[in-house]
Amino acid sequence: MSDQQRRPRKPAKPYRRPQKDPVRILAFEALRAVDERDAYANLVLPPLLRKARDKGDFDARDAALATELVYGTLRRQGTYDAVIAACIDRPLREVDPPVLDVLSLGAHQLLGTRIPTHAAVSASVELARVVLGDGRAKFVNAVLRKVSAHDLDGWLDRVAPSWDDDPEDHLAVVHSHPRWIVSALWDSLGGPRAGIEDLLEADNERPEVTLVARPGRTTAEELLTSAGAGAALPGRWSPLAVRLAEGGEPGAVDAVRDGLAGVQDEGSQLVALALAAAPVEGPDRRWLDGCAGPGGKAALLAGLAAERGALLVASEKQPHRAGLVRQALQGNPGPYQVIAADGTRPAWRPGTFDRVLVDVPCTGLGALRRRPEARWRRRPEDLDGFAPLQRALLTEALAAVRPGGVVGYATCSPHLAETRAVVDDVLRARDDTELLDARPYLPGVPALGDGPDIQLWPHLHGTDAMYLALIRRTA
Ligand SMILES: C[S@@+](CC[C@H](N)C(=O)[O-])C[C@H]1O[C@@H](n2cnc3c(N)ncnc32)[C@H](O)[C@@H]1O
Repeated sequence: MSDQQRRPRKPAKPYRRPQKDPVRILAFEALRAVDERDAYANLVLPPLLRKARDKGDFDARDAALATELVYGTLRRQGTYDAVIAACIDRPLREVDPPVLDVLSLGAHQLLGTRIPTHAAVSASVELARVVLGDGRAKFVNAVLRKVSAHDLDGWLDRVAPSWDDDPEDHLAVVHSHPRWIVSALWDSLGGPRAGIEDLLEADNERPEVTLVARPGRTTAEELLTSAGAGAALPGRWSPLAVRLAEGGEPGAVDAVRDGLAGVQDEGSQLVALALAAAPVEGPDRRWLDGCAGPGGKAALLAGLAAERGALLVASEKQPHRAGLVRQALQGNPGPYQVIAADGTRPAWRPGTFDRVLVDVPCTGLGALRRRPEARWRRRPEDLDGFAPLQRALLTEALAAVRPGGVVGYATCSPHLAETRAVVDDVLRARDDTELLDARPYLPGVPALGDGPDIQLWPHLHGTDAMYLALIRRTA
């Protein structure tokens, strides 16, 4: 008998059931839904959180942590992919997506939160045991131990291309944006390194929740009172805005529940306010919102129109979204109509309106703060899909307004191909329009550039990156 045969066997470790952590399991389920079903995190999370709360083992702190884990992991996916790729010996695309989700969640806890290292690794391994099985949990353990060897800055020094070699690649990895988006945002923003870095970082922050006091239904002062002492602040730029304090729930504000106020980014409020403030020559009785769904700007415009005795027609191509517009406008103090119509085949006679807003479908690159997964889904080719529609909608808006009236062309994207290029192309082909300087109609708002159009920015204004051009029909 050899020594080895005689040596007593090490007793096998007794099997221990994996610990089920409802927060991490929920975060994993949300990430799987985003990946597998192309779901939107902001739509998938609320029902999962509600279900968990209804089961009774989930409190507000758990919900906040689950939300942070999902949003943070999705936003920082580009950085975490680069880190994880440096910790494994095969291409990232060969890692099964559910395994990658557990690794990314672990990387976020290690590099993007204050969760202590041992807790982040062990919680991720336990999650892996529950959702992937013991075999793959060992792989997760090995990879996350490597990830835990450095903090975020240490990893960025190792995995991000140097600024001198390739500034855009550097920014893409450090600030977790696809390179083509870095490039497009920088083209539009212009300026030196500090500006684009601030913008990309602002895209990675959670935006404040902003409410709008709908004119004729309530005021910002009443809304502040309705939100409760200490729970809200006045807006920065819009006289109708109220900002909820961290963690504030719009559904808990009576005025929102009763439809007197709505949730609306200040950038969107400024667009509607500027269009309403631009002078028209002659009567000011008929207003059109040609791309109205789901109705945020239409509800604000309808209230402003009512103050002047004007009528708003809110038109939206998708019937179900026209239904949302109807809900948003219900209770408006003045007259309005909601119709389901294609803005490129107008349901109205040319020259019918005094003011027209076309807030056209776009890539949404100005709202990356709100849609954490959007930056990874969008493709440069999407721009080609929107381009003809954006031009057609602006062309029809200019046909819908009478000479002397004003059109507002708006996008929730700062991409030049969706903003200036569209306006320039459409206006170049005609001699009956003039671009108005939009800046005076956003009083008190700084850093609006050289005009005549305006571009808002998350890092400069705390708003989505809304674009607005105001165009007058001269003949
Ligand atoms: C950026 S959203 C408008 C957001 C809206 N102004 C708000 O503040 O709530 C663009 C809208 O245009 C609609 N749309 C797309 N194609 C259209 C068309 N041909 N005619 C009219 N609306 C269209 C989309 O369904 C979408 O609801």
